[in-house]
Amino acid sequence: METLSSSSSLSPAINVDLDKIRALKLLGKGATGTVFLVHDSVSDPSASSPFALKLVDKSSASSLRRAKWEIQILRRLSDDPNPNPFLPRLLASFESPEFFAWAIPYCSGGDLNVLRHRQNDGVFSSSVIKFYLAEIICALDHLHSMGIAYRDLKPENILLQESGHVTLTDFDLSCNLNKPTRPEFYLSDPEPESKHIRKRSLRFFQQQKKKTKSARVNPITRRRMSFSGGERSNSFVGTDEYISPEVIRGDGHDFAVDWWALGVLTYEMMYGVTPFKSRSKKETFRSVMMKEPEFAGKPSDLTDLIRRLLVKDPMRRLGYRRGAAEIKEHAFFRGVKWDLLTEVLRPPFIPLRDNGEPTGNVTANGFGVKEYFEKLRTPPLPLPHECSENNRFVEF
Ligand SMILES: Nc1ncnc2c1ncn2[C@@H]1O[C@H](COP(=O)(O)OP(=O)(O)OP(=O)(O)O)[C@@H](O)[C@H]1O
Repeated sequence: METLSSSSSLSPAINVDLDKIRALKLLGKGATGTVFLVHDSVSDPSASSPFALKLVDKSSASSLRRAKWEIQILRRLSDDPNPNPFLPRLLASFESPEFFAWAIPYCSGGDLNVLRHRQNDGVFSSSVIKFYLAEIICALDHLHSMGIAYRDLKPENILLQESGHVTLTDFDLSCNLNKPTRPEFYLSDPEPESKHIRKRSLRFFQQQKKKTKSARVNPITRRRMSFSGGERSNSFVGTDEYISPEVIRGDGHDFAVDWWALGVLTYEMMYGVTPFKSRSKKETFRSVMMKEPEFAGKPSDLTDLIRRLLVKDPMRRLGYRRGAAEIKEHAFFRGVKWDLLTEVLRPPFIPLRDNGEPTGNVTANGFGVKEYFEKLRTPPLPLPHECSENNRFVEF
């Protein structure tokens, strides 16, 4: 087992030997990765806290490419001198002949999809929606300021930390884009404390101008996988119900795809269903392109926000011209103290304490991660009736 790197921010540094590591439980499985809860205090007495370990099988070329990309993004987030509290950091990354693996902080509260299903009627109240949206907008704003379009916003990818605050996860569909060159994107930021950020952005904009460079687990098939590019990307990525009209049209997309997905997410949090879901993928896409979202009940600031985010033309969509600043100014967010989100607002749901210690919902002695994958590869034992059939056959 080769340790690729181990972040110094974690003390003592995580040192994983995938041949020996034992997991306490399986946290989740996606299209590319399998995520385990690991707290190896038995074999490693210095292990200070549990962490999530994501493993990707190297035998699939596309999974491998996506894993390398995700590690790269996580590393950039970790190296950020001004990290965002709603984005994860890379604790360590490892490679074996079979796997790529990396450790990120454990989010004990599960994801927003599971939490929504636990609510009465399967929906969140307006104040709960406001809380989660505010944190998600800050996370997306931060990614966009780094030139990263997230492109996979959905409730399953919004995890809850032990504190009840959110963490976005799963960056394998994200891509690098040049920051917008339209000047208004960097102007009229009403927050006085962001003035220095605006200055930095303007400087960036001027530099850019000098260069005059032109500018659900069901990720759908890609026309062309592209992780980096210009101001727009042409790759066809995302989850059917969250995909934007411009991605379906294939005529290039930019950061506004994340604001579209934010509209779909908000609708789902409010009504318990996504606005364009139809019987088939084809019909869903047709609805995304043609249908206006339907709103039950009285119009409100919340429905107005959704309506403005779900504008089919990305150039007329809320957030296109001035990014997150434009969305933060919407009436729905009146009174939100954007710079004090982690301190002032009390999260609506605080997960029950789970230290990763072997309690009810974890396996007492853990299980070998390597054995887990070996078992998956082993064909299942024949069922008892199949055995007796075979025995009878032998007797003949
Ligand atoms: N840090 C974490 N803490 C707790 N659970 C996590 C963590 N990271 C991931 N998980 C769980 O593991 C699941 C799969 O992780 P992830 O979405 O990163 O895998 P993936 O293969 O990239 O998924 P996708 O198919 O959406 O691309 C998540 O939905 C979540 O339930």
